[in-house]
Amino acid sequence: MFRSVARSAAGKHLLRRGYATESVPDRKVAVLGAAGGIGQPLALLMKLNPLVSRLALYDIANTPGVAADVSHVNTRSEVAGYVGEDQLKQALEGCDVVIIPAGVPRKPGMTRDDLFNINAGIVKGLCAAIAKYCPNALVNMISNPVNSTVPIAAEVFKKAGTYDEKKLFGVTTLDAVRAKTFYAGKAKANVADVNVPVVGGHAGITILPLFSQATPKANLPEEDIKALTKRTQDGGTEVVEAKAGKGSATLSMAYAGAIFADACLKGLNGVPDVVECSFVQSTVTELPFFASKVRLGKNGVEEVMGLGPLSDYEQAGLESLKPELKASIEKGIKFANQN
Ligand SMILES: NC(=O)C1=CN([C@@H]2O[C@H](COP(=O)(O)OP(=O)(O)OC[C@H]3O[C@@H](n4cnc5c(N)ncnc54)[C@H](O)[C@@H]3O)[C@@H](O)[C@H]2O)C=CC1
Ligand SMILES: O=C([O-])CC(=O)C(=O)O
Repeated sequence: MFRSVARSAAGKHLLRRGYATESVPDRKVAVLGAAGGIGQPLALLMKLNPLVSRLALYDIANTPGVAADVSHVNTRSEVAGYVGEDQLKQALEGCDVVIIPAGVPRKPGMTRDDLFNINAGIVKGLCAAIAKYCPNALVNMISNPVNSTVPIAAEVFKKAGTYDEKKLFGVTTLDAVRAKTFYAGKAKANVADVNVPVVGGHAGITILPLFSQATPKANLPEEDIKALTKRTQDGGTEVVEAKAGKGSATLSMAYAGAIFADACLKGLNGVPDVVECSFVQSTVTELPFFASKVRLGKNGVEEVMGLGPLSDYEQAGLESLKPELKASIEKGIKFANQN
C-alpha cells in the first residue's frame, strides 16, 4: 500500500476557505478501477472535493503511481493506493462512498451489452467485497452495462444479507450532462442555467431525456427535440467512434462521476434538496430498476421522484424502452444467481 498524508496543511486550507473543520465530517471515498481511463481523472476530481477526507485508490495494477501523483495536490484528503485483491479489504474498510469504474470499455461496433461477459464478473467480485468490508457504503456503479451491473450488485448484496436499496446507484449523470450541453447549444441558453432530467436506463434507447421538462424553456420544434434525443442516446457511441478503438468517454465521465459522488456526500452530510438522476430500485414504472430524479439524504436515497408530465413523444419513448431495459435487468439478476 502506498500512502501519502497532507493533513495539517489540509486543515488550515479548510479554515482559510471558511469551512469550520468540525462541520465537515470525515468521509472516506474509494475508487475501484482507479488506474483506468475514468479512474485517474476521477481520482483527481475527488481529491479536489473538500468533502472527502480519505481517498482510497484501488485497481488490479498501477495504483501506486496514480496515488503518489494525486497525493501531491494540496487539498484536504489523505490519498492511499491499493493494488490487487489482497489490498481490497484495506481499500474498502470505513468507506462512506465506493465508486466503481472497473471494467473494460467499448470499441467501435460494440454495444454496452457486449461488455457484459467481462464486466459482470468484475462487478460481482467487487460487490462481494463491498458487502464484506463496507456494507453501509453508498455504491456508485459506473461499469457498463449499467442496466445489468446494478441488478447484479443488488443480487450480490441480497445474498450477503446487506442489501439496502437506498444505497445502490447506477451512475447515469453523464446522460444528463450531455443532455444539458446539447440542449444549451440548440436553445442558445447559458449552459450553467440548464437542467434536463434523463430517465430510463443507460444504453441506447433506454436513455430517455425529458426535454419537455428542460429549463429554461425554449419551445424548440419537434424535429430539434428528436435530434437532441437521438444525440443524447448516442452520446457514448459518438465518443467511442471518435476515439477509434482507444476506449470510450473518460474525461466527461470522470466529471459526471465526480458530480454524482459529490451529491451523495452532500446528502450524507445533511445538505437539503440534493437531487440528481440515477438508476435505482424503483416503483416509478413496473420495472424493478429505473433511472429518474432521486433526492439524496443522510441514508442515500431519500425519495425516488416520479417522472412528471411527459410529451406524447416521450411517452412513446418510455413504452419502447421498457422491453430492452427489462431484458437487461433480468440478464443481470440471472447472472448473479447462476454464477
Ligand atoms: N456509466 C457511464 O456513464 C459510463 C460508464 N463507462 C464504463 O466504465 C468502465 C471503465 O471505463 P474506462 O475507465 O474507460 O476503462 P479502462 O480500461 O481505461 O479502465 C478500467 C480499469 O479497471 C481496472 N480493473 C479491471 N478489473 C478490475 C478489478 N477486478 N478490480 C479493480 N479494477 C479493475 C483495470 O485495471 C483498469 O485500470 C467501462 O465498463 C465503461 O463502459 C464509461 C463511460 C461512461
Ligand atoms: O458509451 C460507452 O460505452 C460508455 C458510456 O456508457 C457512455 O459514454 O455513456
